[in-house]
Amino acid sequence: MTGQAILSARGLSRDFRGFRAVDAVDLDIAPDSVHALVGPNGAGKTTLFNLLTGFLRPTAGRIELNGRDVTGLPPERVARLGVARSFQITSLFPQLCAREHVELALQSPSGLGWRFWRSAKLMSRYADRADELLDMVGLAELAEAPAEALAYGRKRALELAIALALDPKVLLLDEPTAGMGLEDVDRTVELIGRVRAGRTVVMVEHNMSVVGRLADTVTVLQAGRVLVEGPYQQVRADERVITAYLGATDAAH
Ligand SMILES: Nc1ncnc2c1ncn2[C@@H]1O[C@H](COP(=O)(O)OP(=O)(O)OP(=O)(O)O)[C@@H](O)[C@H]1O
Repeated sequence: MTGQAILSARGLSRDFRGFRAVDAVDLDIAPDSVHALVGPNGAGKTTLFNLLTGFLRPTAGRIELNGRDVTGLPPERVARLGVARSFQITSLFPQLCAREHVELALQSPSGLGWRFWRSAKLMSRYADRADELLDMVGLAELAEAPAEALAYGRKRALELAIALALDPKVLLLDEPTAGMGLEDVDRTVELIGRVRAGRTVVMVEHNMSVVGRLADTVTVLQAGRVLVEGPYQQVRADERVITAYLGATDAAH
């Protein structure tokens, strides 16, 4: 199985002062799939995400990217190998416009850690690609808008454009629709449906409708362990999942 996976984990664990937040997780992410990580609050989803992207070092276990051991590599190395995660809004610069954010991401070899400001001439090299990416995420009209003027959903779209600037093979999205109204949720689902072409998407997502519409495979975590894994329809009908997470009402539909 590991041979077929683009990203895989074996026995992955992470302790926080004796508390095991991620507990011997085995995971295989199939290439070109959308793979959702779900589970109740505190299940270990974010910790697992941080482990897979190098933001946290595992206490035990192994992570492979395309069969290569990447366990313990720092985030910028993992990013350079083709694994990018969407940035959180807090990392946007309020006064820089949308295009400048994407230009900065394009000129940074890892996409992480903003480098010093390059000359305007050099940056303009990236303007065309930046505009393409902004167009892809529906921000073409807002390229000149300062980040602080963007509505919440548009900020999240900008984060996605920044992550896409790396042209990652594996794109990790942390709750891409969190805090969004219905219209933005629909827009984001449509957007993820488009950007998944030619790449693998791993997402932590609480909204089961979003998971159902996008995910090929769903892994349910509970108390740091994999509870169930499979296609959405199968997972949502699983008694263990209903008990742990979905709730009887949702399962009845
Ligand atoms: N830096 C940390 N120090 C101590 N405990 C932590 C740390 N990070 C996470 N934890 C604990 O590990 C467990 C898993 O947390 P994690 O954030 O990974 O869960 P989650 O599934 O992402 O939850 P949520 O859906 O609420 O975001 C929780 O009990 C949390 O309190």
